[in-house]
Amino acid sequence: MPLDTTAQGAAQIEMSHVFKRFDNGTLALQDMDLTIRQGEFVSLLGPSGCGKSTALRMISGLLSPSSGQITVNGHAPGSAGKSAGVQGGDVSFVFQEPTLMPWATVFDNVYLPLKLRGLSRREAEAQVTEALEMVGLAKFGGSYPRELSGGMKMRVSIARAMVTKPKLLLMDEPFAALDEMTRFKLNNDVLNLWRRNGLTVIFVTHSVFESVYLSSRVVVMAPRPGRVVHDLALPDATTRDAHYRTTPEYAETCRLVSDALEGTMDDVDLNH
Ligand SMILES: Nc1ncnc2c1ncn2[C@@H]1O[C@H](COP(=O)(O)OP(=O)(O)OP(=O)(O)O)[C@@H](O)[C@H]1O
Repeated sequence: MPLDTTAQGAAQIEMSHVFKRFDNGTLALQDMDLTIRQGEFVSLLGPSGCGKSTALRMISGLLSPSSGQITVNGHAPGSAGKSAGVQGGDVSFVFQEPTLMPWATVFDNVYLPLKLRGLSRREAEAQVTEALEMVGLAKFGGSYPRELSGGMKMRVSIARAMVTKPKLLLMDEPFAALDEMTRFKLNNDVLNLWRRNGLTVIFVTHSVFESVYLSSRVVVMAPRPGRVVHDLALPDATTRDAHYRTTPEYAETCRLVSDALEGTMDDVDLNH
């Protein structure tokens, strides 16, 4: 499948000859080149230890490369709004754990990034309400995290990421800890957010099925050292719905991506 980037927007993220070696000597990423254009939904797919999270953390500015260049919207990663923690201005990050403040209501959890930017509760109210509506939690603003299911907590975490209206959403295995039905539901929520808000999404996952369902492009990575081995453009992602999972096209694309992934497993030892 040739990668057709002509229909996409401007380059938003550029990684050029990026290497990351940790202090203990592990070469987590070797010579990674990646260009992501505005509006793409890109999954980073690969076995444990292939450097998916490392790549995402470098794009967010949480980690620096050992060598090579990364730019996000033409600037060094994380250079805008770094004080906002997980919410870096134009860029938001959703982790595997929802990381909510247990003592604060859902409203206050979602308000946090705006509070850190100096907005009063009153000034932030409309934006927080809109973000909660986006994820179907408008009625739960007064609830506490302990009163919510795992899927609802993750939706709060997504609302918190969306409240700053980011242009780029980075998601590190956000649904790995959830049951399959909740995961399917949240996959649809994320697809809808992506379509409606003109976002760019980079989504880290181990799951072939999830990557094919969500993405306009799947970047397959291999470990030791972590590197990109395939870059696959997928059929139109803008019209997918739950029915897509039952189509022959979905099955065929999963098979293609699975074959690409299997090639990376040849020398993986499972004690990793
Ligand atoms: N802070 C660190 N110090 C040393 N080594 C690290 C550190 N973080 C990650 N590594 C190593 O770098 C490699 C890539 O790790 P990374 O977490 O990016 O992989 P991954 O593909 O996201 O894995 P997983 O799917 O298991 O989360 C691994 O070998 C890991 O052990």
